[in-house]
Amino acid sequence: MSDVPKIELRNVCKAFGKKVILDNLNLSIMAGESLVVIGGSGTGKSVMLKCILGLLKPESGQILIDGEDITNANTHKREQILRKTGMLFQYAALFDSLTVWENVAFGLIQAHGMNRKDAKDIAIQKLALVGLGPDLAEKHSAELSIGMQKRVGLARAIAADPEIIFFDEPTTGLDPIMGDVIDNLIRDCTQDLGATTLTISHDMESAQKIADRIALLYKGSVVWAGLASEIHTCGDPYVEQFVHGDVDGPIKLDILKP
Ligand SMILES: Nc1ncnc2c1ncn2[C@@H]1O[C@H](COP(=O)(O)OP(=O)(O)OP(=O)(O)O)[C@@H](O)[C@H]1O
Repeated sequence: MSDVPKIELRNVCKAFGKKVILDNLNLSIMAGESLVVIGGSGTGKSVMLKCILGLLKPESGQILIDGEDITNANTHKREQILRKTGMLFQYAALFDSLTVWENVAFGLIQAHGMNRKDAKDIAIQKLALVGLGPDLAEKHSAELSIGMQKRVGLARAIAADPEIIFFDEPTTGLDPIMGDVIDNLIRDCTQDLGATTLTISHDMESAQKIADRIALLYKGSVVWAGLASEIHTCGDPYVEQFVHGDVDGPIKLDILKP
């Protein structure tokens, strides 16, 4: 197995004006690994993901995919990289005007240039993997429950058999049972593909189900990273505070006292 990380962030810094959001962030994810980045609101999780996706540009540091520095990649290079990736957005982000299968097949047709018939066949296979039958394929996404929309979003994320999948808060807005169903689907689908996954989440239970490793982000840096199985025994004060949701501890909330 290659020892080059699939995704690597080296000393990534990102600020908006004087406000530093990512502060020398270092993170590595090996091929086939599932890493979940947890952390409180405003700690920079989404900004980190946007930097990796090329939607934001870091002031300094490097972002590497398969050992290749993509920090300053041009549009053509970025499109090439994005073709290797899939993404499940926080609220599934389906197109209301398209049918379920067209949503799943969107990237296959638009980014991979596949014809509609082949793309539809693949979309129906991927829908089956997330437990949705072909009868649903012709419905519009607005007709589906939130849990079903998440499944469709997952089918879309895996449609092109990506090497890397990003999950943004995959269980937010779901009840605990549907959250569990989605966590299991994420684990099974990504393991079957052998994909490398990066998930951002607040949800500790979900993180433990889908992660091989967990990294805790605080003020734009990783303050702890380790195996998901170690999270309750590591004794790290940041982790303990986050896991137990304590107000007291090294993590300070940025709220003004009345
Ligand atoms: N485009 C932007 N311009 C200015 N500030 C921004 C911008 N995007 C994010 N921020 C700020 O960066 C900080 C980190 O935001 P980010 O969305 O990464 O947090 P997060 O960890 O994902 O939080 P949450 O879990 O609540 O989504 C916040 O203070 C946010 O206001």
